[in-house]
Amino acid sequence: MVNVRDFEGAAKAVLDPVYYDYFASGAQDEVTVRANEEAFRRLALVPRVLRGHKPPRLGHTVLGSQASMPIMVSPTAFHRLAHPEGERASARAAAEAGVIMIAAMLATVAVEDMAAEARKVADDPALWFQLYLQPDLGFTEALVRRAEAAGCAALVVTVDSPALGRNERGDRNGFHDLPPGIRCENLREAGGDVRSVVLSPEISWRHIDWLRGVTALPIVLKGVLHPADAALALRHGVDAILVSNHGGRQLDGTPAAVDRLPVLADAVGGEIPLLLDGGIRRGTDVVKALALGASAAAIGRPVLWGLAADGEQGVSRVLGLLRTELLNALTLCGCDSAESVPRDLVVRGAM
Ligand SMILES: Cc1cc2nc3c(=O)[nH]c(=O)nc-3n(C[C@H](O)[C@H](O)[C@H](O)COP(=O)(O)O)c2cc1C
Ligand SMILES: CCCCCCC(=O)C(=O)O
Repeated sequence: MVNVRDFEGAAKAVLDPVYYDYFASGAQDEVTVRANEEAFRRLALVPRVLRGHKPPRLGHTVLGSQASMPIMVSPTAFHRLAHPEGERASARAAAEAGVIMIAAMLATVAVEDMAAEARKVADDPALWFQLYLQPDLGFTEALVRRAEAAGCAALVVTVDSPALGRNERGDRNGFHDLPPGIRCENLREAGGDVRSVVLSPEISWRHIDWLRGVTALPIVLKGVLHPADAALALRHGVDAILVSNHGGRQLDGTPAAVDRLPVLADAVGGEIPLLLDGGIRRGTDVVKALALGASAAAIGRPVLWGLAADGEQGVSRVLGLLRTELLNALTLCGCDSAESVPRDLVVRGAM
């Protein structure tokens, strides 16, 4: 396996087809799933030459979290469907690689256990926590306290989910519940019962203000695509935006995430960092995202493919492959650092 796509093939070969479909699929016609990857192919890189620099530096810091490269792990639910160790293995692999991992609220391993696993392999792992704001604010606050106590360094609030996207592969497969023994451990209550997550259209900016008032952690909004929402995020004291269409799993027909970067970069005017996910499969994709204004790019499915193919080792291999590709791409582009990728490296419509 020499690239991320090979890992998808290996994962498909070993996964229960119902779970493969859950991971791979998107909403309805999956137009946006395809658009995310195709958009990167339509962006071309115009390298500079004779730059005379040392191998590019990949290290970077976002919201106070130090990372060995500007590739993050996006939150994805239900890792134990991919591998018995689930998020324990992914958390170790991410920490070992020195990358920021965003733990999903719907993880099948509790955030405390993910943090403990990460600390087995790194002194100061960079773990963030993803939150679906629940209408039960008491429960939401309790989750925030758990994430804080576990050492999470930022809260990533997913705002593209006022309802669940319509997943037709899931409907055809009759996949509506987790198998026995696998549960969303962050939703377990003191008595042992596990709550159901609520995705509510009533969540609003008022809830972001509320969250700002109950935690000192940086707040990242995940799933912003409209510049007016980016401007509102600034007004509401949000610390960063993760530009994302949820890997095409929520509203089908939204634009490719990377195509929204320029307009969102204009909207925030450098006041807060932009992160990006959706369709990143190559080191060159990361370079394109950085050139268009992202501080870092994040991956969702590639981690699941690595995990399914070979547990912790598989995730490590996926992260390692992307690191090698990123280093190679930056060198070939004539860049000496991942933090200084110029805008004019990317042109549109060349392919
Ligand atoms: C199987 C799966 C589960 C996901 N679960 C969540 C989740 O629980 N919370 C969330 O904010 N995003 C979730 N996402 C979206 C990812 O965080 C991310 O936005 C997306 O996967 C990026 O696209 P990529 O898979 O092409 O890298 C999920 C994505 C997948 C594929
Ligand atoms: C009501 C269950 C919601 C699962 C959503 C997980 C997710 O964000 C995704 O699959 O995408």
